[in-house]
Amino acid sequence: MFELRLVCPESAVEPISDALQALDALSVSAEDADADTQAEQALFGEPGLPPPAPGWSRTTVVALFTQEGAAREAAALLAAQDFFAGSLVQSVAPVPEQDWVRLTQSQFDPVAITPEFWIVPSWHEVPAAATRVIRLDPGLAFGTGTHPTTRMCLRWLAAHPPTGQRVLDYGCGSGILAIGAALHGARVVDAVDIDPAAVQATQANAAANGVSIHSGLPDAAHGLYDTVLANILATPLKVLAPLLCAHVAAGGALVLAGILERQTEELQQAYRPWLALQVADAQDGWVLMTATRAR
Ligand SMILES: C[S@@+](CC[C@H](N)C(=O)[O-])C[C@H]1O[C@@H](n2cnc3c(N)ncnc32)[C@H](O)[C@@H]1O
Repeated sequence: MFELRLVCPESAVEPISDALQALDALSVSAEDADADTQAEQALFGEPGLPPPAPGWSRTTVVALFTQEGAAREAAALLAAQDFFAGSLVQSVAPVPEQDWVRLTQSQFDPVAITPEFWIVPSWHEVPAAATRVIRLDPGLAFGTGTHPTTRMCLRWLAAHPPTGQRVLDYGCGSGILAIGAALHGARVVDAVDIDPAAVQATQANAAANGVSIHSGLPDAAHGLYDTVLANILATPLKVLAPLLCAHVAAGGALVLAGILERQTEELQQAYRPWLALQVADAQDGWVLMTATRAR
């Protein structure tokens, strides 16, 4: 594993991060370069990098690559871009495998959804209070339970256990919601995603949790479901409105996440021809919206 480290003005973080992802970085993270005195001292006087002007904060961007050549190529390509002006590549260096594993693991602690319902990475002991546990390790697919949108969906499932139900997880990522539904007694769980890697991750994670889930590409969703969960983003959720609503059985529930507070009304409007969405939960600027189909 190789780490490309650069420092840039805050305004360049987004285009640089987007470019690094397009250049196949495994991960991209950003931190305030001037929050750390050592970093400040190390950078001071470095050629090519002006000292920060008042009110102009610098950011350290760190990208991980599997190959050194890819990291160096990304550095060279970035340096040729207009948006890279005022930025500086600091280093391309190997990351010791041990440290990388520890670093990744240290970022994923057990997450409590309710006092009894937890998400616990495989390298952690299960907390004594946990009686219902999803074992999940960070992988390529989204959904480790650390994001508020995922947590709100799981909280909703714990409060409305789908015992004996047919459940659809639309946009399953790691399969975390599908597994949560199965652990809360769902009879049938279908989990679909446009990303084949997510479909595979869901299969593997379901097996690791000892639950049965049918995962596939979106056309694997068929018929009516008592609960339809979709944690995607507002724009695809609006496009998917007729399709998702068509899958909700009489008396069934639609549960949507990935919606920012300010997008509440546009979602209500998009779903109004079929179902009346209401805000059911909110966390860190995100909302959970739900609707029930009349019997
Ligand atoms: C934010 S992740 C949610 C993952 C997981 N369900 C959770 O709650 O943590 C959204 C997932 O939806 C998938 N997705 C995005 N657009 C989609 C679409 N039009 N149809 C199906 N899946 C989609 C993405 O590939 C991604 O895995």
